Amino acid sequence: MSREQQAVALARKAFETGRSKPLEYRIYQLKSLQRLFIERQQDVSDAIKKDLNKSEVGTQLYETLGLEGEISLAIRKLKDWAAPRPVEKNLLTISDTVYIQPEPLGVVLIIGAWNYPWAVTIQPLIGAIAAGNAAVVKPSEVCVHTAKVMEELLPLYIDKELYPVVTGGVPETQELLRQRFDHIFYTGNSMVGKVIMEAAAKNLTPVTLELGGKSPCYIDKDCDITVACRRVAWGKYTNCGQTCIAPDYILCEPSIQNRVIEEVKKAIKEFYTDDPKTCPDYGRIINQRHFKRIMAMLEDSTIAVGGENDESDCYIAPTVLQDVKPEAKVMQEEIFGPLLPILSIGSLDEAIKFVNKREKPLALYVFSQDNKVINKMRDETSSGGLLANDCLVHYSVSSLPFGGVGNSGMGCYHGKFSFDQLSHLRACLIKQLKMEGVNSMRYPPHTAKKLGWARFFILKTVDLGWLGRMALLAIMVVAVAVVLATKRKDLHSLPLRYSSVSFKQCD
Ligand SMILES: NC(=O)c1ccc[n+]([C@@H]2O[C@H](COP(=O)([O-])OP(=O)(O)OC[C@H]3O[C@@H](n4cnc5c(N)ncnc54)[C@H](O)[C@@H]3O)[C@@H](O)[C@H]2O)c1
Ligand SMILES: CC(C)=CCC/C(C)=C/CC/C(C)=C/C=O
Repeated sequence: MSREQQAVALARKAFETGRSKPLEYRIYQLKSLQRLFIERQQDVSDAIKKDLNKSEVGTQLYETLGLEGEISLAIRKLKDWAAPRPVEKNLLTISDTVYIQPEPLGVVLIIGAWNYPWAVTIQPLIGAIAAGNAAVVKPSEVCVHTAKVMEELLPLYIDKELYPVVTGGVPETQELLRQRFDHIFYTGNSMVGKVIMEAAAKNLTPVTLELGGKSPCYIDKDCDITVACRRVAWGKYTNCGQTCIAPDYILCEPSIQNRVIEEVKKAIKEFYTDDPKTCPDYGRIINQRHFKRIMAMLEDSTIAVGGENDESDCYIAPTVLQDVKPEAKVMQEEIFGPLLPILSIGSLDEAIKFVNKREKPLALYVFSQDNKVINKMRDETSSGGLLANDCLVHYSVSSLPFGGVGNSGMGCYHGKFSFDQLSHLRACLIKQLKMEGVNSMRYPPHTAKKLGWARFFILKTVDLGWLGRMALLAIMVVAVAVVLATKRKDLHSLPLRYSSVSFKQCD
């Protein structure tokens, strides 16, 4: 048995004991995970510093703070999330108990990416634990130090059989993918996303794919360009551009291009000093392969700001590219580095066309003072998320679903969405063995009259007040009487249980 097979088998066996299901146990595990981020913050930060040159404060701000928030939320809300969810009923089921019961899926495989190695690996794990699953955690091998620390620390805090960590690269991940899971949660690039989905299809395993792509940023000429550019510069150069939702490129009218360049330049200086290379808040490209990939994108574009680089240190300065053509190298794939191309666009309509001609992005940014511009961009495009007048921060709102659409991914998570994504929402209808007369309308022999009653009972969903419900009760009694009369059943034993459910008009 391979190490990967063993981990999956162990997780499955632990899941089958049922111990991941009681809410107390889930909360206990979440609290232990919470402790990891309090007690071992230094180990977490030190490893990320070595992997990505992230500062200690940066690691807390962009990775662990969000995780702490998500854990606290899950602990606070778990009872509500896991409770049966009563649903609206039609007349036919008015006396039944109808609800959704979330239940664990089983064993989840979580495959993390390297750019925010804790955030994108542990956040799905929080959802998996909260939803009562077992989970095999596969951190990205690209963050060598972080993967090691995760492998060491997680078993010290949470149930190591239910939530084993498997480290390794492509062969190890592929071996994992040959195992059977009940859900696969993958974060990474779209090409590998397809590999994951293909492997999952063999067992009809559902997948969540948190992918990337080019997230456009439209800057309207009628907006506060200074503020817009500060926010865009923050969104772009945080983690050296290696953020899934970083604004990939700017679309703006030619008349404001020079101001945009000047304001981004000012923001770079303000955030990272005159020498970003020595600034503790400016990161590094993850490795030389990515360094070369990003540098190659510069070949056919004009540098307006930055461009300095040092391969031995994986350093690329915050860079702005001007008058970039749609055919330029930098526009052919997600940049995932600190290059900010500016493309001239004639109008908002043209910007919308530009966005719509390409794959659906993970995030779409629009900067404008005018709500009409924002609403038009929202209504005439599609993307995982839409953010007006800021960058990245939608990621930190637990009540918003985070995820892509089309090429940028499928499924979503954060907060309750993580819980739901990793639960089966089981449809439950609990009927009594009474009131058999009402069912006559659906039993053969079928007649037009019975169909008429069925239409009424199934389609009539009106929002009734108290009086309406009384009237409805009366109608039901009459209906039952009529149906029973044709089927000569005894009416006296009918206990019409009354439910206070509300109805919506649907016909
Ligand atoms: N939507 C999101 O939340 C989100 C978050 C972070 C990153 N991303 C996207 O991820 C991409 C960057 O990550 P990456 O893909 O370079 O990360 P990566 O290289 O760390 O790969 C991600 C995971 O896939 C595994 N993997 C790689 N190649 C594989 C293969 N051939 N078969 C099976 N498994 C394989 C790796 O072991 C790793 O665990 C960017 O496109 C970025 O936008 C998306
Ligand atoms: C600190 C605030 C307000 C927001 C955090 C924004 C941020 C940089 C999120 C990172 C998101 C993430 C894990 C992206 C994946 O690539």
